Amino acid sequence: MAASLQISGVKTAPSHSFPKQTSFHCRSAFSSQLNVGSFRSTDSYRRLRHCCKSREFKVSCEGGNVDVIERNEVEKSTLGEAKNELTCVMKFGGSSVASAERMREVADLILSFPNEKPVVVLSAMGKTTNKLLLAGEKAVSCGVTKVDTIEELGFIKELHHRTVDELGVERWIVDGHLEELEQLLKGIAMMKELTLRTKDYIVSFGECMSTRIFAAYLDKIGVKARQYDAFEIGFITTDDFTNADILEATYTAVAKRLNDDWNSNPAIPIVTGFLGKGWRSCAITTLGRGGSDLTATTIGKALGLREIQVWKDVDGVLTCDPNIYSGAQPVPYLTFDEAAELAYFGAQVLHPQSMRPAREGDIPVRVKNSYNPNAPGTLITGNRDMSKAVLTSIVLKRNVTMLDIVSTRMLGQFGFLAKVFSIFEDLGISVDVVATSEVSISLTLDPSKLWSRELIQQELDHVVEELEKIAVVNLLQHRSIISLIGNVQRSSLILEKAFNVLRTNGVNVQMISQGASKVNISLVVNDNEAEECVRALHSSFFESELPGLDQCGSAY
Ligand SMILES: Nc1ncnc2c1ncn2[C@@H]1O[C@H](COP(=O)(O)OP(=O)(O)O)[C@@H](O)[C@H]1O
Ligand SMILES: N[C@@H](CC(=O)OP(=O)(O)O)C(=O)O
Repeated sequence: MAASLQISGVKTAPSHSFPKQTSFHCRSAFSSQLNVGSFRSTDSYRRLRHCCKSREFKVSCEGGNVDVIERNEVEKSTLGEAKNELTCVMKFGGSSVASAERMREVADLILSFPNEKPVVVLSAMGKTTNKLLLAGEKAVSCGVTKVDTIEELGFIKELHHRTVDELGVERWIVDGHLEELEQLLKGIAMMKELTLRTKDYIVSFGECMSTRIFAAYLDKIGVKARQYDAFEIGFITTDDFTNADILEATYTAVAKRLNDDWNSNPAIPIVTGFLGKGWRSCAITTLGRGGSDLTATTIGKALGLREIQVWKDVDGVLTCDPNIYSGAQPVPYLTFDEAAELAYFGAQVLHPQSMRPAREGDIPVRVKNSYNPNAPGTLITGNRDMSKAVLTSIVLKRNVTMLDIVSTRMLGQFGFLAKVFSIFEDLGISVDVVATSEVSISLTLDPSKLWSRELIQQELDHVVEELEKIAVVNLLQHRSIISLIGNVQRSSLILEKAFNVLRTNGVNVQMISQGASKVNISLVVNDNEAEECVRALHSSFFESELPGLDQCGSAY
């Protein structure tokens, strides 16, 4: 039976583009509502096509009109063509590929989705990145002749050899990299220095080896796979070693390379997470710790894929860090804004920048557990029903430095805030949380963002010295930011409950900021009280049976 479908919100559109922020609600003749969401600009057309494709509809945009046709109406040839496109990204973190057994399970997991044509993104095996960094640090002082005795080097060699042996693939797949790694460590030992650029080069061996092993294993079991080093296929970044940003040119370059290869000779792409190539230096860069999530979302946006899956060792994004409280519960739905805020304010589960490409491409991100694939996980999208949402998750960021800055001038002086922020801009320091009055300002400094390095005492002293030219400054260290991620429209309820808990626990909040964020209220407390506060808040918000406190809401 022919289906007539309507798209509300679209009248006519110029070929392959839609009005800004158009909402599409596709409805079939049988009235089964298909809620595709809202899309922007030219990318949107691809997204709409993908959403409909997965639900057995075809979309075309000819002569300014948008047509949605039920798939059984579509000629077979078009269907075949569409079915062959890459469909989603599946990213597996270090914990998911920590051993040969885990790699086998991950391969089975990928193959358990026969309808997917995934781009696979992998991190380094287990704790390899940490071991590589430690090996580099030890090489600085151990002397060239002692490099082969560095414990971490031995560990890395043994882990990768054991893995290839157990998977039954050839050792030469990793031997070249292991030899080069040892040479590099000898170079570091000779120079007695480890630059940020060299650190990025060292850690790149982890992802370069895990992807080669996995691709070889897939080939061995009869699944065509092709390994890619991200820095060779168009991941162009700034030259901020250890914390590089992805540049715009990446999207077209990566899409062209992966699509061209796929179209000419289909094989599952296995791409190194975390790595890029500096646009000036042409050297290997890294995207900051946990950066493989960002690699995955960048590929998702570049190819306009239907979904980005990030497979972890937890049942999704949880109501708080399970290392602080083991009773943390999975959060079923999040918006990109909530997830970004959560990651920025310290939840290790997602890379802080990783939501940006997904949001820009409007591509859903699913956080899943590779150890428990049947668990529903967390679905992150542009919108969700917030009408019942109160609190979604509690996040802790430790070891934060706070500054209380009081103007030495009188009330009514303009330009005070501008001067304060220009000092931070000049020193390249990023500010997290801010609360202001006309003559005073309290703020926290991001501990990891001073030209990509840790904020060190000497630099803090310099900030204070500069600020003291215009203000009285009080430097407060060993503070923590507790971020309450949720529906800030219900801030009175959240704050009432939170302060009740904190008062009962005798905790004094030193700063509070709701800021411009619509999803986050931040509280600053002493480091040594912070974990207990999180546990108490968790118990009050997520474990008490108050009516009307549906913390999670439902999907849009
Ligand atoms: N709110 C949170 N939700 C889920 N996991 C969290 C949260 N906060 C911290 N974590 C930690 O993040 C870990 C998963 O992130 P990560 O180690 O980067 O995964 P992967 O290496 O598999 O990509 C979990 O094992 C958990 O300990
Ligand atoms: N291996 C890198 C990149 C990464 O994203 O790892 P993971 O996915 O295991 O967090 C790191 O440890 O930072």
